Amino acid sequence: MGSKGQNAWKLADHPKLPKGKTIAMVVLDGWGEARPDEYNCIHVADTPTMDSFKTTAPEKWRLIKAHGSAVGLPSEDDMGNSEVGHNALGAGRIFAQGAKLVDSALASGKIYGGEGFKYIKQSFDNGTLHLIGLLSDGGVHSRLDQLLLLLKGAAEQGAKRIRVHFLTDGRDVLDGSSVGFVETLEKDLSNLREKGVDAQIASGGGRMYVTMDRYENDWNVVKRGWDAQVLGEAPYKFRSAVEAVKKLREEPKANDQYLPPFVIVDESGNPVGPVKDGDAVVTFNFRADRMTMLAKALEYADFDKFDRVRVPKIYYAGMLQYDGELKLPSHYLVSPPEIERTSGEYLVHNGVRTFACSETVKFGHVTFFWNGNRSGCFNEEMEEYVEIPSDVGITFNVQPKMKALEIAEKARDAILSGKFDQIRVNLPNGDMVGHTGDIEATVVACKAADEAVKTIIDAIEQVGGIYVITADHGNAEDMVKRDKSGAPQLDKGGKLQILTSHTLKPVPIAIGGPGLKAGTRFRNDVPTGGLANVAATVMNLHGFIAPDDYEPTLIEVVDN
Ligand SMILES: O=C(O)[C@H](O)COP(=O)(O)O
Ligand SMILES: [Mn+2]
Ligand SMILES: [Mn+2]
Repeated sequence: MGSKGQNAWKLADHPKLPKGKTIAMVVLDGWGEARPDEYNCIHVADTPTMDSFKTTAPEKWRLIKAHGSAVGLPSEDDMGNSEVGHNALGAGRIFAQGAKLVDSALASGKIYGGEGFKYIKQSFDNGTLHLIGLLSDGGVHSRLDQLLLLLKGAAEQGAKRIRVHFLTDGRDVLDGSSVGFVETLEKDLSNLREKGVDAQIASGGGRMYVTMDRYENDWNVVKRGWDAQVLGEAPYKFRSAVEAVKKLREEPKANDQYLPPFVIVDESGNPVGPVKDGDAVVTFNFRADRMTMLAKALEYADFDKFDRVRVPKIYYAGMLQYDGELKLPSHYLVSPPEIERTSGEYLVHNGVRTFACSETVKFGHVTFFWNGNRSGCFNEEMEEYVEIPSDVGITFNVQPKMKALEIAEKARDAILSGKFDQIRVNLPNGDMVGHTGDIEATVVACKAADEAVKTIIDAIEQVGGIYVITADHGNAEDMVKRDKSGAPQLDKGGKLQILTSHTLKPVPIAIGGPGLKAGTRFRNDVPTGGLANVAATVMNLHGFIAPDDYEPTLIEVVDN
């Protein structure tokens, strides 16, 4: 529990809305609203339940913003993502997020005066500085321009030997764009070499196959990265990283997300950058979920998830601290946003019993991100968090229904049990299958998510409850890159450019159910409402008024 006294947590009663209603809070991951054409998988799919919200009760359906400044990102060109989306949904306020905090720490130079940088600097005289992270301008987990500034800054601060271990993207950016990013990085590293810094790329691999697993779905992914980055061992060896990426895209014909791990070797065939005693390591992603596992491997003395073989004594810092509860990692270059007093914490203090569920790949979204990047429950007696194991070792276009049905059934059982006031789930399909770029599979995914929503609202119907259905950002509603006029873009070879990433689109929110008091509807005086307005809305539906500093509620109750 937080350190505030019990009274400070007490929420005022809502003057019109009753307490004690069972509320289903459903987040469809990657479900935005866009033009209805053949590349809009939600439109193409059979989604009668989601469609009915929009068409049958327009005063209980609206769109809300899910990208850019509405979720604390640096610019309106920044698409939304799960971290910032669920942070905003759960916290009810907009916090300057990692991307923005790192931008300002780099711009002001404050990053170099911080505790984290001073810590890694101890390696500069005799050791190597290793930078590990996602190489793209996607702005979801990391940004290339930030890496380049950090490289330059570290050299100015005295780093003499630098090794970069990159993960290729193709998920938050177009597939194939990795080659250009590696070329840009190589140019900057060669500038540093001209200035006398021994700076090189040391290893690489595709983010979904190497290093960037999340929520402990598959430790093999992290192990592959460890072997290449720390031990200097990988199935593929190259003299140049550009060559590595180009060749591996041809044979074994991997895409950017799934490139196999490789190491860069010198003329004698030795890896140029294994991690050794006395070196420093910085994981330069600002986003937590896909760095936490590696952070544990790098930091924990006691570690049994895979055989690390050799555990060098290093100075390790994260770009941010990734987990505030675990204090992981203990050293970091930039302080993370302090997302405190989240709606989940308020609600348990006010007697709301909560059930949260998703499958592994999104489990932390409705728990960890929802609760302000904090592991675990606030109160184990009042909360139950259930994780359904995700399939491992497949791309989700192969199983586009994922665990939607299982999640819906767990939610249904929790609703019918009468043990919970809030049942919160994330349905991953639109997002996880959307990221594969497989349009046909994404259509199947959207249908499965819609069916899951139906199961949940049927249960709400039975108990006289309320549902709130929304999404964290767009993805499945637009699967092609478009030009300014909105027309699909073709690549040089005349092929459609598939969009695997999220979008800038708004997302729907629908409220309803037999427990919704008559006269409850969306206000029309918050036209710019976004994800951060949802927490106050849900607090109202639980019978409370949100704290003053929360973004305003989206609903009002009019007397009939
Ligand atoms: O990590 C990922 O899978 C993508 O980069 C972003 O997707 P998410 O924000 O929906 O998790
Ligand atoms: Mn998401
Ligand atoms: Mn996503």
